[in-house]
Amino acid sequence: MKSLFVWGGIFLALLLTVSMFSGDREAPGSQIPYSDFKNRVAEGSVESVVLSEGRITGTLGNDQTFSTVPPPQDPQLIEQLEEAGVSYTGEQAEQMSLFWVVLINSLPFLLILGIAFFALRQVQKGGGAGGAMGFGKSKAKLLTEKQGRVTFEDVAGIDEAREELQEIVEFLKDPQRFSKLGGQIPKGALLVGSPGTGKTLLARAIAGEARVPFFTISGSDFVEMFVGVGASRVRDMFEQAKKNAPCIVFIDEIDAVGRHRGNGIGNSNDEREQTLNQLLVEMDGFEANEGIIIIAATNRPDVLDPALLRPGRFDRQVVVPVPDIDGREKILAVHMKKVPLAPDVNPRTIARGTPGFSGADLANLVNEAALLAARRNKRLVAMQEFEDAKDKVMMGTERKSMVMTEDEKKMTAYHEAGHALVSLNEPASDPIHKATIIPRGRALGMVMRLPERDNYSYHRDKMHANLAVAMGGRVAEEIIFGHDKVSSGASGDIQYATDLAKNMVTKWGMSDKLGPLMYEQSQEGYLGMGQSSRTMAGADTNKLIDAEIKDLVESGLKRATDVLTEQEDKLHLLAQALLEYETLTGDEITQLMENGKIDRPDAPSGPVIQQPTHGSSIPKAGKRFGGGEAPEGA
Ligand SMILES: Nc1ncnc2c1ncn2[C@@H]1O[C@H](COP(=O)(O)OP(=O)(O)OP(=O)(O)O)[C@@H](O)[C@H]1O
Ligand SMILES: [Zn+2]
Repeated sequence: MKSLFVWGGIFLALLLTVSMFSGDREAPGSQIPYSDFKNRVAEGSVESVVLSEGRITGTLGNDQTFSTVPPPQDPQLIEQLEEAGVSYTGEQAEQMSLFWVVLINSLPFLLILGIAFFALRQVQKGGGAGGAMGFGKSKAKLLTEKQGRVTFEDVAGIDEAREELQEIVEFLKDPQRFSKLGGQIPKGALLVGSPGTGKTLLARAIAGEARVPFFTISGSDFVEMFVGVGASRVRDMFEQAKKNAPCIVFIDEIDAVGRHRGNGIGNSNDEREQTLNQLLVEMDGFEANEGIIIIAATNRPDVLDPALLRPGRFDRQVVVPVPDIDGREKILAVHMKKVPLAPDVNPRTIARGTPGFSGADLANLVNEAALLAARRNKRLVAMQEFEDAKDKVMMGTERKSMVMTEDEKKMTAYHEAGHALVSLNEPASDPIHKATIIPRGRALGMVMRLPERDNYSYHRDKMHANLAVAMGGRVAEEIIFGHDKVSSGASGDIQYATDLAKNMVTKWGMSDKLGPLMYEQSQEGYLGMGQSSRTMAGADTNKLIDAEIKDLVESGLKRATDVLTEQEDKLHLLAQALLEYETLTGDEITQLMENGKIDRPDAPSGPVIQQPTHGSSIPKAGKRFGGGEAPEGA
């Protein structure tokens, strides 16, 4: 149970952090309306196009790309393109020959025939264990050292889990000796953790350390439509394991077979229950000193049948956590060994900027960075590549080619500047890592704040700061462009602020009027999944809760408004710098606020930014990580 709390806490922290990361400003695709396209052709801003079935893509004079959907017929198009001097290439669908038409139309039929034939053969071979490739044969894959030996060296940042499993390694190295000494030998261990945290890796490392064979199978491999097949696969798997003992059998996603029995509807469960029963029987059936260790992995221990967790089965549970900042640094180090690094690469900084990343995410990050370096014809992977790869992994690919109008860009710049400036003025806020108006994923821009360390709980002052920062974007839009011009781009900010305020009132006891009571209960809330619903609140209380939530968000709005009206000159300064540079680091923002300009070696001239007329002091301590983005375009 304790682990549930830990996971819940971690999840919550991630939620808070990650939700601030994700930009809210929604972007129009690079898709433009057909009429717009025609206008651009007429005004000569289109350079070249490719015409294909139902779609036209092309580039504009400034290298931006776009696509548009033409109407079924536009007889004037070619003429117009020629007139405007637009180069065009076409892909005309060829007339299909009759042979292909017939073949394609009969494909489904042939497919069904094939499947029926295959199934028949399998049934003839008998569903039980035995016959080569029979349905009942376990699909377990055997990995030996030929596939590469994994050791504890390859597993970083999860030392506690490693230590807990060390004993299993000792046992596998010499089962007899171990049992003579009277050691309590586990039969199975359950690794519990989110996807990508290294559960498979850890299990393989145990096998690698002990130099024993490693069988791997996924829980879903046992699940078949035909009753009895799963059970016979389980039998077969244990037979194989016994022949190869000492060895490790790794069952990934055990929840696919191990779900609580008898809470489903429909008979599709019969098969699963049989499979699970067989697994239980087999686990009871071998002696602990036979040298077989079953390691299973899941991220939903709460749904497992309690029978699986009883002594003599998976009685040992090992939590494999999402790595913290130090863990991330070590995992990065493991994977960075495989690529040539430039001297400027600082794993600590990367670790700081990747809260919530799993081991798999980090491995992916290093890989992406190496790919980027290769694409840029560099011999070494530098910090720049890691930064770009991080942004890519975190937020989807940068879309520089997206067509954003000047107005949208300006709106975005002020929106982001609003978030950033409020963040600077809230002492409890994390430091700004960077602010950008380059669109990525679905966000038009964003302000990222970096916690100095991983946060697993937040204080009230930080929550109030976050509410104000979230409102900063919308407030800035309103101050600069007026009440009627504010955009829908703040919807992500509003959602974030509302959720935060709601949790403060209904879960975290942070409303003085409502007191420290739990008004909201999560159902099946493991890892924060599942819904929550209000409990124990009568109609009056409900009204009060809603009013408190509104008050909290509005107090954030007021704090943001106060800061931004008072420091409007700084808002202009920051927004102009964003328009000029598109991305500013936290240091550059501080510099800008203090000196009114930015020193950038690669900038041709200093930015054309006027000195602020008066300077209000910006607290240097606590800043942080911020929210959102700007207005929705198009
Ligand atoms: N602690 C770690 N140290 C080093 N590398 C790691 C770590 N965790 C994950 N990785 C990297 O991520 C990859 C995927 O991890 P792995 O498959 O073990 O995760 P998992 O927890 O089994 O995920 P899933 O639940 O999705 O199966 C590994 O092959 C490894 O490259
Ligand atoms: Zn925003």
